[in-house]
Amino acid sequence: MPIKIPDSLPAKEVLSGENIFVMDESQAFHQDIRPLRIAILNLMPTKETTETQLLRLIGNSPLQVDVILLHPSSHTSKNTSPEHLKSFYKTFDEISDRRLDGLIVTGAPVEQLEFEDVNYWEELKEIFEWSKHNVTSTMHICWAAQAGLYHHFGVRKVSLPEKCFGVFPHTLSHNNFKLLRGFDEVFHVPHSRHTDVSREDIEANPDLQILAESEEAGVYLVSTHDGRQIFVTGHSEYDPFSLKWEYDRDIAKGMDIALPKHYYPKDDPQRTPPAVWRAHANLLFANWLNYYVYQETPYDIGPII
Ligand SMILES: CC(=O)SCCNC(=O)CCNC(=O)[C@H](O)C(C)(C)COP(=O)(O)OP(=O)(O)OC[C@H]1O[C@@H](n2cnc3c(N)ncnc32)[C@H](O)[C@@H]1OP(=O)(O)O
Ligand SMILES: N[C@@H](CCO)C(=O)O
Repeated sequence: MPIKIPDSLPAKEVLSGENIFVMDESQAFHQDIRPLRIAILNLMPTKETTETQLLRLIGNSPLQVDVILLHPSSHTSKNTSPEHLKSFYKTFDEISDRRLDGLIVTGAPVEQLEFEDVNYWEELKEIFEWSKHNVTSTMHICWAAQAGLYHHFGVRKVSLPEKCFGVFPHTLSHNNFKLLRGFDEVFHVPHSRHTDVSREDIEANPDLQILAESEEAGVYLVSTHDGRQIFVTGHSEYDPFSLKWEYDRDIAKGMDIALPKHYYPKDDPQRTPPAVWRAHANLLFANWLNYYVYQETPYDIGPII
């Protein structure tokens, strides 16, 4: 939340120069408060796990948030029961006449397919188009970041010689962007994907800017200049044991998979991996909710869902 201080207090200039959010009294006086309306389009097969991970991060905020869970109607889920979807989820056609303050589109284990071979691709394209005019800010995670960058900006998805798998150090590529407020100069994020986004295509596009990256894992955070579309190529929302679970699963399947990098102490899979990305994950979501959703969204966004 912003700090409200008198315009003439010397600290105001110092803090503003440090990219700290300071609100003047007249702006604060005019702020109306209502619950935010955030939808999560959950494309993960492990829907219940992902719900919990994202809600944990969205919930760590002083703002009241009404959460709407969405699943693609054009895909029949193998791993999530119809009862769960019926009880807790809506589909896009049920909400498309409403507006949202924020939308999160999750990852999906389909990055080795062509976008056009993903069976909900047409529906996702429709949602992406709709989000441009009906959502204040959309955060795209992992495969959704690849899909969103491709759909909106023609950025190519590229195959990696080996899976990008582990917890990698990242640094900031931008000094003065609100999404990065309070970030450490080096922070860690899990990645787990077989493909990457083309840095060349992003750099060639004047509408996009790279905000953070990793020497080993590549581009991590990308945004449009107004922050209405944010692309996150890693999984800051992952639990401490998500990578272990994926690794054990693949070993059990007999796959030739390398250990997740920088994860197990001394690379020993018998030892407990420490979660070193929680603070970053909480700050990323808090900054997104505050600066790109709450501070930007209009007070009146129409009838409740
Ligand atoms: C790059 C990223 O975004 S990473 C994020 C994705 N990571 C994860 O989902 C990790 C957890 N997932 C898993 O471990 C596995 O997908 C499992 C264990 C749940 C299932 O694996 P398998 O049994 O080998 O594959 P299965 O045939 O069930 O398909 C898995 C999923 O792939 C997706 N999928 C596969 N083919 C298609 C397709 N043509 N179109 C759309 N989705 C597809 C679906 O989401 C499907 O699960 P769902 O129907 O429950 O949504
Ligand atoms: N995170 C995924 C890889 C991307 O599909 C997994 O290992 O299940």
